[in-house]
Amino acid sequence: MKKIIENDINISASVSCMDLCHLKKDMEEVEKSGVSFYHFDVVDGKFNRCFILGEPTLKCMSKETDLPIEVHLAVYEPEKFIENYAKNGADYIAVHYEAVKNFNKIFGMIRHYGAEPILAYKSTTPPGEDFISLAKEVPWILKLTVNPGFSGQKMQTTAVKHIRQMRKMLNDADLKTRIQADGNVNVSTIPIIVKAGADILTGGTSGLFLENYTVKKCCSKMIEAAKNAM
Ligand SMILES: O=C(CO)[C@@H](O)[C@H](O)COP(=O)(O)O
Repeated sequence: MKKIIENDINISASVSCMDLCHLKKDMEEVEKSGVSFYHFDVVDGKFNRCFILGEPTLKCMSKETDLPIEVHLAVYEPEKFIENYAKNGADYIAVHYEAVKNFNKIFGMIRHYGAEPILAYKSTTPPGEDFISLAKEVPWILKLTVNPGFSGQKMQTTAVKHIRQMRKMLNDADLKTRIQADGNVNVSTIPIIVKAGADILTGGTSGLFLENYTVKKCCSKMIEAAKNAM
């Protein structure tokens, strides 16, 4: 599996926000921009009322890139999806706190198929009592800051509050687990979420893929805004 190169701040690119008619061309731009990995959204139509990306696209992308790919399974019953996504190129597989009953089993399954597990929380879900024990199992927590599956939403203040709580709980437990913020991440919202404790930032339509700007320019602006807030 491909691993991310860890920096103080890492930027990931949300694939669903790329130009899917010219994906290869957009990938070339992403790969010279400073982005550390791809964020690949999979929704089952029940977790939220949409379907976005699937295995054939992942398979094509993984053959064409040296960057790691995080597959975000915004699905119920993730056990039905893990094997296929891992075999088609997922390096990291994020499963939802709201959808997993047995974390040992699901994290074990992800590792068995050669990927690394990530724990995801919806924007409305606070960290529970098991947060620290689960955070020890993963390199980062994926915290949605909008509802899953749709671009162009406004960041939810509750989600920012949860990031702050998570970072405090991690600090109190002396854990360096990272926190990824996903949804409406841009130069205006970055100071707030970085101060709250996020250090992996997923760029989409509002932050990374902006008309009239290169991905490289947007990525540098995101990193600069984050560093100024640290
Ligand atoms: O698709 C989603 C939301 O689930 C994200 O992966 C993107 O990050 C959205 O980016 P913005 O359009 O909110 O900037």
